[in-house]
Amino acid sequence: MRSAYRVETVRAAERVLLASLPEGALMARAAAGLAAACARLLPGGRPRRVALLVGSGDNGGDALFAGARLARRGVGVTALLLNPERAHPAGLAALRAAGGRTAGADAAEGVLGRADLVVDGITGIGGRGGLRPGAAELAELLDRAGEEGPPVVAVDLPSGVDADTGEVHGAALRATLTVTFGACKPGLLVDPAREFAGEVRLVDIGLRPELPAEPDLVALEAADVAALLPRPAAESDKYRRGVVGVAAGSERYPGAAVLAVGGALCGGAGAVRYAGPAGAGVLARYPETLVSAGPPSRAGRVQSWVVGPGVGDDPNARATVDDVLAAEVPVLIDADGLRGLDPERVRARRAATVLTPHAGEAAALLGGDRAGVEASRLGSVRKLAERFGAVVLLKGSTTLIAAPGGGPVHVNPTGTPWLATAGSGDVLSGLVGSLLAAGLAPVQAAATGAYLHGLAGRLAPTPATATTVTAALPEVWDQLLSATEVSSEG
Ligand SMILES: NC(=O)C1=CN([C@@H]2O[C@H](COP(=O)(O)OP(=O)(O)OC[C@H]3O[C@@H](n4cnc5c(N)ncnc54)[C@H](OP(=O)(O)O)[C@@H]3O)[C@@H](O)[C@H]2O)[C@@H](O)CC1
Ligand SMILES: [K+]
Repeated sequence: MRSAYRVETVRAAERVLLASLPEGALMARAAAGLAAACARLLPGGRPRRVALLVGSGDNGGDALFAGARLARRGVGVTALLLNPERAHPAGLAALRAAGGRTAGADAAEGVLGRADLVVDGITGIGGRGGLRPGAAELAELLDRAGEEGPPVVAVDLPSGVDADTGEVHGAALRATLTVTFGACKPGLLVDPAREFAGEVRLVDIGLRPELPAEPDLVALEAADVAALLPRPAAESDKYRRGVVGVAAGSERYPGAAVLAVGGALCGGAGAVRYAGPAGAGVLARYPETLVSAGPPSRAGRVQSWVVGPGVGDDPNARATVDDVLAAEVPVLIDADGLRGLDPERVRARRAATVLTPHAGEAAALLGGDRAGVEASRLGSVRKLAERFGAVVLLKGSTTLIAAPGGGPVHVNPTGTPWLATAGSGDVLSGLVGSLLAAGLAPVQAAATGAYLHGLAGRLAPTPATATTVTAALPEVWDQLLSATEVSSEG
């Protein structure tokens, strides 16, 4: 499991560690890891030039000490000092002693134009708000160079992004690689900041033992998901494996029923019941489905319900959602089912509820606009979870999952833009509902479903469609299960 910690937590852990180490030792560890990562990106066989962008805090200090290490290896290093009087004194002395040069920000165009690599040490975890004008100009200069420009290695964080929330207010540096120290920060895993970070590499500076057991953000890895996947036991029957009910589709949108049932058949439940007006289409595609045309409460026993995809917005749809909400089993509500959803109605349920909005649906539930949700994904998903007393899976460029009452937010690491395709969300809702029926806890079901769905999106032939994503799901299971068999044998 990958973990990320907020700045406050990182600073508290750093204080404990700093007290037990000689002065400068922690920064030396950070600079050594940073210099090694930079050296790997430099071309061989000719004089190499590195430009350091140096702010007035310890982030700039890291850049200066790493620059000194590179200069000692024969690299031509020039530090652009944004605020010469306030640059880290010991770092500056180390760079100069190693033969590195310094220049003011007015020399930026020439220095950056000649650089093979740029090291962004303007701000790290001490940065507040969007970059100030001098720093913003450097970001714009590099943005203008675009692909033609040198690679940028961000020190700890790309300067200008919010470490805790992933929000970006104004200009920020766009990095090829971010070398982060001690612990990953939430902003490095959540859009829009994640996009500025490029590849993220964690350098161990000895902080781990001082960090609390519960991170602020977590991302499942393949082994975690494989361990969570429900497997049938020898004595299993369909009820013990779980039966998932799907109340989806309408005369107008019959395809949503087929896709949600398809997802549900690939989520590990022993059987799928379908209740609604699109039964004929569902049976034609998936004859193993148990189909009924009446309300969900008359469909027979289930261990979870999925409601909403393609149910439309007529009064029948509302009645279907209400009928499902009255069930005493976990319920997943998606798409049309989310429209006008009453928070009190959801909060009053005794069994778990999972909501799976995209940014537009989340904005409607919060009474805001879509752009606001996209700019503040972490805050939005937490707010929704509290308001509805439900687990919320916020779909999008980085899918996030939050539970009411706090605890770590999950970020899904397997997403791909190819999943932004019609009907893909219907497949996800069936899949997560099925994992709920199989007995996974709601957050685990949502995080596991998002992970499987993302991998299937990557595995499906390009361009992925909801149908090919569904078809790729069994192979995703195979890959995950066989990888864990190998590792448990080895
Ligand atoms: N602690 C440790 O043990 C270790 C820490 N380490 C390293 O230290 C980093 C944290 O250092 P830090 O606390 O000095 O803050 P930092 O990120 O340099 O920024 C503060 C400076 O930025 C400025 N500034 C603020 N906002 C700005 C903006 N929008 N636009 C422009 N400027 C802005 C602000 O200016 P001021 O407000 O003071 O005028 C101040 O000068 C951390 O990320 C890691 O790299 C590692 O070596 C491992 C050990
Ligand atoms: K930085």
